[in-house]
Amino acid sequence: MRRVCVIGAGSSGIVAAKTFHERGVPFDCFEKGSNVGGLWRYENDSGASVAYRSLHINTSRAKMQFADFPMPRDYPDFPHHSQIARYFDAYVDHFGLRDRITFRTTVQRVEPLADGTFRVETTDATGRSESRAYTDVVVANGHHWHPRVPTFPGTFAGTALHAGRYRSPESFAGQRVLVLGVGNSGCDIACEVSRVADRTFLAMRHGVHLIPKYLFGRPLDKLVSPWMWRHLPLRLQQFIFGTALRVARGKLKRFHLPEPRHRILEEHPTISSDLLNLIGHGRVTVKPNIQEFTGAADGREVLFTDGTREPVDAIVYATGYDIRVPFLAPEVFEARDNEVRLYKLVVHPEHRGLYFIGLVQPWGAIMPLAEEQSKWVADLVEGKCALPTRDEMLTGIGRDREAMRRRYTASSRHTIQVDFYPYLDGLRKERRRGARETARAA
Ligand SMILES: NC(=O)C1=CN([C@@H]2O[C@H](COP(=O)(O)OP(=O)(O)OC[C@H]3O[C@@H](n4cnc5c(N)ncnc54)[C@H](OP(=O)(O)O)[C@@H]3O)[C@@H](O)[C@H]2O)C=CC1
Ligand SMILES: CCCCCC(C)=O
Repeated sequence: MRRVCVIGAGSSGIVAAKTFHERGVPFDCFEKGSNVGGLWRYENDSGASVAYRSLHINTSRAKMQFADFPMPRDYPDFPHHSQIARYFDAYVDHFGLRDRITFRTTVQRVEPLADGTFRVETTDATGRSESRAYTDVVVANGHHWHPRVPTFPGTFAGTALHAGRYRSPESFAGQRVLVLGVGNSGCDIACEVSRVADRTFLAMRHGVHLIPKYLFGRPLDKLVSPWMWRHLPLRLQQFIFGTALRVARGKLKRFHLPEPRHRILEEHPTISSDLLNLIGHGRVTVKPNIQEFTGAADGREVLFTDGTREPVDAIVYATGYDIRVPFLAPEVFEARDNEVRLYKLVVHPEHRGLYFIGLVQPWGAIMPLAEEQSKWVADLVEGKCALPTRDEMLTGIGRDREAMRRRYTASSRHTIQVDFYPYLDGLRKERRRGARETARAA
């Protein structure tokens, strides 16, 4: 008899739990915090939310919702985090999942045993520990919570925080603020802070193809058709998208932004409709990377790689997140430099029964991908679908990693990158292949 442990009740954990629930597969779901929604629950008492007060998702409503539970029609194209958390609340209530989730319970350790099962140790809110046995474990603990903070020579005497701790701009009013990193957090935070700060600097170690939320009046992810993603050769996609962007937005150097050294679609998208305006208004000043903290200006001077210097009161490191699974021993799973070795970014090739949901970063939203991953994992747990051999999985992992390396710029933010539709299709194909193999063997 199989019994599954789902770890986490964020957007990925709840869709995994829902899939087991509707299939009648026995499972427990443990959530550290007192509610569902993970990152999308502002100030989540799990400590795992890095959402800032003004956060709106940058993938559109239609593309992020679960297939069998549409978002309310009165939601805007790009919902606020509070609306997204409400949607996840409604989802668990609609599918009768709330009672199936054990809240305020932290998974401390998952240990694979010699007989192929797993021992899972938990601690509840009263500090009481328990140990249970499971045939399968589904890890859905999120990958945007452990800050990645770079170091530079010298010491900075001002305020320094990672973007994951940033909530709102008030405390930066009248200050000189430096935001480092030109991902989505860096752009959002620099824009927001610049409205109250004395000066705002946005520093980056390379240029990005800054993409507006709307192109030609349509949310970007609704403009690019699934057919194009699936069937057009990459170079043609790059030509069409790059041309559309140049026409709609103009050249980046016009805004003192460095032109990227890579082609469009070769990086995780940085989406902002505000940044160019705020540079144009003189509210945000673009800088290259930090070189060192010189110690001048009462320990607040920053020397940049182009030789310019600025005294700043605060630095926000919007430098991304490390993938961490603290309840697995490093010999079971470790993401050094964010590299993961999972078949289709889901299945652990060495430990049968150990799965990861939502450990992907798409051009597009994670939720529908987590939904399809959950269906595949449920098929595997139910014995409806066979996996390739260990060696075949390792070969597949190597092949996918190599394709990702060729496609995306070298960065620890591009280790779990997928293209939404091709990845979705790949999961479906794998489910069909595994089901055929199971049927043949029966
Ligand atoms: N509105 C929304 O929906 C939002 C979504 N997000 C999502 O959350 C995830 C995390 O985004 P984010 O927090 O922006 O992190 P990212 O990892 O996406 O971006 C980090 C940025 O910091 C730079 N960086 C990292 N290390 C250094 C360093 N040592 N020196 C200089 N620069 C450095 C990276 O450059 P390099 O590329 O060279 O590594 C990159 O520009 C993404 O999936 C993003 O799309 C985030 C915010 C808002
Ligand atoms: C602040 C980080 C928000 C991350 C939102 C995603 C994962 O799309």
